[in-house]
Amino acid sequence: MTQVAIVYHSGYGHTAKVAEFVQQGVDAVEGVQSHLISVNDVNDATWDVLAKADAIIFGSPTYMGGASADFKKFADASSKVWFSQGWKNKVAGGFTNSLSMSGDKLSTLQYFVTYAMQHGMIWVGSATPGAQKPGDVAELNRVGSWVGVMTQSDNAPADVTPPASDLETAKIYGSRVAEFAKKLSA
Ligand SMILES: Cc1cc2nc3c(=O)[nH]c(=O)nc-3n(C[C@H](O)[C@H](O)[C@H](O)COP(=O)(O)O)c2cc1C
Repeated sequence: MTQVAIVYHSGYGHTAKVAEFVQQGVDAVEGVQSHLISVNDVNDATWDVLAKADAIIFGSPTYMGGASADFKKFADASSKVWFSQGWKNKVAGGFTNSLSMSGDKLSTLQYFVTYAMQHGMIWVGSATPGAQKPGDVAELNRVGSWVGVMTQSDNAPADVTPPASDLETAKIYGSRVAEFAKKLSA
């Protein structure tokens, strides 16, 4: 069975919610097993899950124009894996959530791409068409991101934001990454 891990950080629950929808998308692909891992729960067992994964999807809120310190701590810890190129040729993807529509989320996704390339991974972007009326909260990919998934949450609890359209965009992306992982691991 193809294995897809989603490893994320979330300080206040919004990115965690997006991660859950990415997982739903992964789970929608037959023959694929998902693993949802918070960077705050990483231990020997989760490093082992990551070692065996066919794909790893990275998620972080955008804090101060980049990935959060907690995510970066995880990334730096993965340098042990880098020494043996343990993630080489795994499929990679990423998502980020923040308060502003832009909020410099692209910096976070571009960091994920660089991070994945350092590990010799194969990056999969989002293929969801951009919103035709970006002001319409119901449209998929309303933030307009193709490098990976960008979602936007208001300054409100995670049970009401980000909106359903962003969560669906994340779910579609989870399926897309899982499909690639499945093809490559066949
Ligand atoms: C330390 C910190 C820095 C932030 N920096 C940004 C930023 O650069 N751009 C932005 O749009 N929002 C920024 N925000 C808002 C968060 O991205 C937003 O609250 C997001 O929902 C947090 O996700 P989380 O609930 O998964 O932690 C920042 C929030 C914090 C706490």
